[in-house]
Amino acid sequence: MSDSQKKKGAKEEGSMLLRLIASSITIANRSGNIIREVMSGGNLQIVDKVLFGINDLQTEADRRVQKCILASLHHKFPDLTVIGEEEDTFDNSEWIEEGEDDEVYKQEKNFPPQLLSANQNNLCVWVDPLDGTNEYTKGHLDHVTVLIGIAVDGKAVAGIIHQPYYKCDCGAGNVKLGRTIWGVVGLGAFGLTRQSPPTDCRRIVTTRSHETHLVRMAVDACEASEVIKIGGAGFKVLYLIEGKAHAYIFANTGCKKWDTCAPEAVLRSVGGVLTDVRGSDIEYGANEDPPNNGGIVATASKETHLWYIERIPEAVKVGLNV
Ligand SMILES: Nc1ncnc2c1ncn2[C@@H]1O[C@H](COP(=O)(O)O)[C@@H](OP(=O)(O)O)[C@H]1O
Ligand SMILES: [Mg+2]
Ligand SMILES: [Mg+2]
Ligand SMILES: [Mg+2]
Repeated sequence: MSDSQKKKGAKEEGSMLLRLIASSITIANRSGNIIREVMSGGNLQIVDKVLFGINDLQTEADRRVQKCILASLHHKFPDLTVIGEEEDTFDNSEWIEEGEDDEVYKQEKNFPPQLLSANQNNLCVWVDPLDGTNEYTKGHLDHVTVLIGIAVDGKAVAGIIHQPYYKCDCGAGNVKLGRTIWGVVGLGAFGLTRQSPPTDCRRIVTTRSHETHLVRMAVDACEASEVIKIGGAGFKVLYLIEGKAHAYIFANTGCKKWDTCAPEAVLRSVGGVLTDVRGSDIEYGANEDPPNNGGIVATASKETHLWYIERIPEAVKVGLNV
């Protein structure tokens, strides 16, 4: 047996969660290539999913990336529950990505032991192939992320967030497009640096394309010195972790579990919190319904989260039925 075959065999016998994260990072990177290819091809083939809500668009990039992620995960983990935003199709062998990111295995000894023993019976993966579709169609490309969220026993514990249009400075005037962030609760986050927000202001980040009366009421009650309207749950959570905003407030139905599973896991891995507007945890088990009808309140620090929950008016909480 060759060295590479031995290495592959050892990985296949090892922790399913490690293999899943290592595979998902590589799949998310390939997804970023697909998103850039579709955009540069110039034909997004936009479909309005009018049945599900306002500004609920789907492009050829959403569809292709969903195929890539689901086919790749199904190929390696045939018994795993994977729930994606777009249609489910597994007959997409041309989209299978087989690679794994070795950096994940280097962290094995630091992983919480109870997560290393997770298997297909208690794991569930929530996939948003393209978060911020509305913004993608309007040229706000930096808002776009690919989200692969991993839940164990219904809790968001690991997340991969890929930003296809993030500009990485490679030195000597060279810029590389795209970065991938991953995090595991109890281990930490990789691919970005956590920064504290300024202490002399209160910046709230919220929806750009799904604003309603209840969203405005909730944001107003939090006495923001600045309201930042950007697309996607993934992009907004990165604003929190990188200290560009203090809280993410979304008091509306419309978000789904694939929007928040990866962002919540990455946020919790750095000590943050993401809940509904009542402060209740969002459940990500395989039998949960996709919609999150209770809205979102998220902060990068546990200490400030309750302050925002207490400020959301009761009328908003009742309006959302939580
Ligand atoms: N009313 C609504 N109808 C449909 N989708 C909604 C919605 N409100 C929020 N979402 C979805 O939640 C995600 C974050 O929304 P927002 O950018 O408004 O904060 C987006 O994910 P997608 O772009 O993956 O569909 C968006 O479509
Ligand atoms: Mg969508
Ligand atoms: Mg989304
Ligand atoms: Mg999406």
